[in-house]
Amino acid sequence: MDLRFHEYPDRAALAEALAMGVASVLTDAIQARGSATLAVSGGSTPKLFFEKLSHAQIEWNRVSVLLVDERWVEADSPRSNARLLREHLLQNAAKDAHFEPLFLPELTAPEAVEVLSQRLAPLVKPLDVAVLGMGNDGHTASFFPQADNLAAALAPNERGILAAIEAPGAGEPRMTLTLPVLLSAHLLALHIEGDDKRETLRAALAGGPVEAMPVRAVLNQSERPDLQIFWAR
Ligand SMILES: O=C1O[C@H](COP(=O)(O)O)[C@@H](O)[C@H](O)[C@H]1O
Repeated sequence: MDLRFHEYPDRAALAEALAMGVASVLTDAIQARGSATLAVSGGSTPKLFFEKLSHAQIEWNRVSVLLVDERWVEADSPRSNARLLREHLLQNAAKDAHFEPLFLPELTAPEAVEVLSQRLAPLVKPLDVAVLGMGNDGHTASFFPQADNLAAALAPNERGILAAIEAPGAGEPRMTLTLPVLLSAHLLALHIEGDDKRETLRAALAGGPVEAMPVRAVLNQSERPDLQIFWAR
């Protein structure tokens, strides 16, 4: 498997390199099509990357920003991935980007799948960039071990854009882009930091059921041997 592993001396160097790579793909997409779509993860890892990317001198008013996944919490909750984006990415030059949230306060996650899918349909397939994260339980996006709806979210021929997810380790209900949408990205990156995440990656690559470590659904794709892994201690 030709996974491309990029190791950096520190997290700032990683953030800079990833931001430059993402900005370059977005610029190419804007030149080719007049617009670009970027899907990014939440959690704690991407803050520095977001801050670097927010200063990139690109035509942000032509960029749609999506979340790879969202926690079903109010937009001002400290658990909200949208809040993380608003505070760390949609600032500086990137404040002109168009953000399409994955949360509707008046609906439950399963109720919102249809309406959010309609909103996202013009923006995905293909994505220009998808930056994934990974938890030490082996989840990526909101593909969690023991998730109720995992099979539908991962189904290779599933035409759905979104899946509502509940899982014991997820904390709250979730909304996630499906695997086929993520695999459509021109640049598909996995951003992980720390020795613990590297160990989790090793365990995932060593083989075993996807249900136990759903990140394997991304790592084991013969379709995407060009997955770029960004790591720093
Ligand atoms: O819950 C989530 O966790 C993962 C990993 O987050 P991190 O805090 O370990 O960086 C993240 O990729 C995902 O988007 C998020 O919803």
